[in-house]
Amino acid sequence: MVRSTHAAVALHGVSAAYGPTTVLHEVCARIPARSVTALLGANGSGKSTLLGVLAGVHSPASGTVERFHDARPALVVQHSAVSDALPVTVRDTVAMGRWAHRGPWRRLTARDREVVAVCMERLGIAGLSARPLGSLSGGQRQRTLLAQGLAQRSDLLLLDEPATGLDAATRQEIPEILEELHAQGVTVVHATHDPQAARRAHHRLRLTGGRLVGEDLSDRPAAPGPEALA
Ligand SMILES: Nc1ncnc2c1ncn2[C@@H]1O[C@H](COP(=O)(O)OP(=O)(O)OP(=O)(O)O)[C@@H](O)[C@H]1O
Repeated sequence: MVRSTHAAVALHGVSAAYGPTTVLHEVCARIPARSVTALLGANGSGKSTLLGVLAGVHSPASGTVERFHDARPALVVQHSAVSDALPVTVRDTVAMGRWAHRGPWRRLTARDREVVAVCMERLGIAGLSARPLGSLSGGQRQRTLLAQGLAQRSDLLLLDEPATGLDAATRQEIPEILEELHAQGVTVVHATHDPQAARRAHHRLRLTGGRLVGEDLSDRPAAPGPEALA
């Protein structure tokens, strides 16, 4: 793999806050285009907030975000961030991923339905498509949100701890999915506590207390097998 020298997003001295409390402090970083970036750091270090800034849903208190990607970013939040009470099925939830293309509540085209079906199949939830989201287990819900993210077909996919709550077999599939997206030219940023997932990324950003304290950009291991992760 040849790493990209282009940025998909560049952060210039970005700080972010909740009310009066600043939780990200003057972060300067480039997210390399068409690469996989892992966001690392302890609980509360600012990973989700940084993903929100990259997604454009959390406005910086100061600093600037320079964008070079084409589509609206796709943000996949943690399943615990989604209410049980939403009266939507799995298929509806994945179909929301098409709203960026179609607008909310508009009829899905045949192409939209095809993308939704492919994404549900990819995440192994086609059999759950008519189930209410609130009736699913945490792992099933996480898979549904991942399918929704994939359905957006964005060139910038932001994932907040995508493996949380997944069983071992499904967790194994996450790197494969990221690999496929990378091969398709998608820029991926994922927050993770998993050292293996971090090693498999091309680029790592480490946060401590809302500050960027480490960064490394390296070529991906040649093989995806366990020997490449040792
Ligand atoms: N909605 C909110 N209102 C106020 N403070 C918040 C809010 N969300 C997060 N915070 C605070 O912002 C800081 C950064 O939180 P953030 O969720 O970005 O960290 P994180 O690295 O993603 O954590 P985790 O690994 O637990 O998901 C923490 O101190 C957290 O308590």
